[in-house]
Amino acid sequence: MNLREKYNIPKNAVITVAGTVGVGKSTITNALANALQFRTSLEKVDSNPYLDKFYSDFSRWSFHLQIYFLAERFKEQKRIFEYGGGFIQDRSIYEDTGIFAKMHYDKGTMTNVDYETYRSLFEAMVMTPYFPHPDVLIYLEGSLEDILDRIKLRGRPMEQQTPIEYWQEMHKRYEDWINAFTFCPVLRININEYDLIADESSIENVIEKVATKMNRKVPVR
Ligand SMILES: Nc1ncnc2c1ncn2[C@@H]1O[C@H](COP(=O)(O)OP(=O)(O)O)[C@@H](O)[C@H]1O
Ligand SMILES: Nc1ncnc2c1ncn2[C@H]1C[C@H](O)[C@@H](COP(=O)(O)O)O1
Repeated sequence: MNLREKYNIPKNAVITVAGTVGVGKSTITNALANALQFRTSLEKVDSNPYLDKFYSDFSRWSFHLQIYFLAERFKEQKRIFEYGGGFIQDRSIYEDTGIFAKMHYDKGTMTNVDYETYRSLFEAMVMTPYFPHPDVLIYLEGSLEDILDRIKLRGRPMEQQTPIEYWQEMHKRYEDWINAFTFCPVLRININEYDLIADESSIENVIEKVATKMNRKVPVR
């Protein structure tokens, strides 16, 4: 019996992983997909034509980047729908607007007109009754220090040259954002509660929490 069957997770479930840059979304997405035999929907960083440019000049590229991410995530959403679920998704579409676009607008690196255009597109595409929300959103949280260490460890050049204040601001905004989030059930997990690098089997504990959040019957251990 695999872990999906053991914990009674439906074959068509969609589980989304949210959290700030470097917190460990991709790592847990791959581990969950592997353990549950689900497909992944990963953020593609290397093929993103705007990301590098954006980090060198936020004001010039923030609108282009948001439109690009919106299109990419919407295409992924369609792919998930076409397969009939059974996916772990690395980052939610809600973070694009709730964290990134808003932060750049508030900080003056996205103009008012661009922000309004982006938001109206986002709302027309996403905020409709036809847009399926995930069954559970796993929110990864950790201290700013631990997250900065992970960004450093991963070593993407564009993120290394970004001032710490950017990550600090994002960290704070994530906390406020998740406290107000209501689109689907949220499972909050602190990154100190599991360590997939030292112990791959710690994913079972995460799956048990997901099952409980989804009101599935969990086996007595
Ligand atoms: N549980 C963990 N313990 C230690 N390091 C981790 C853990 N999960 C992820 N990392 C490391 O942290 C860095 C960022 O992880 P990643 O999954 O790419 O984050 P994200 O997708 O949220 O940006 C990577 O170097 C990764 O190997
Ligand atoms: N919507 C976004 N706006 C700006 N930057 C974004 C957005 N979504 C992701 N990013 C950036 C942040 C990171 O540098 C990379 C990948 O994100 P990660 O959290 O490491 O998976 O893209």
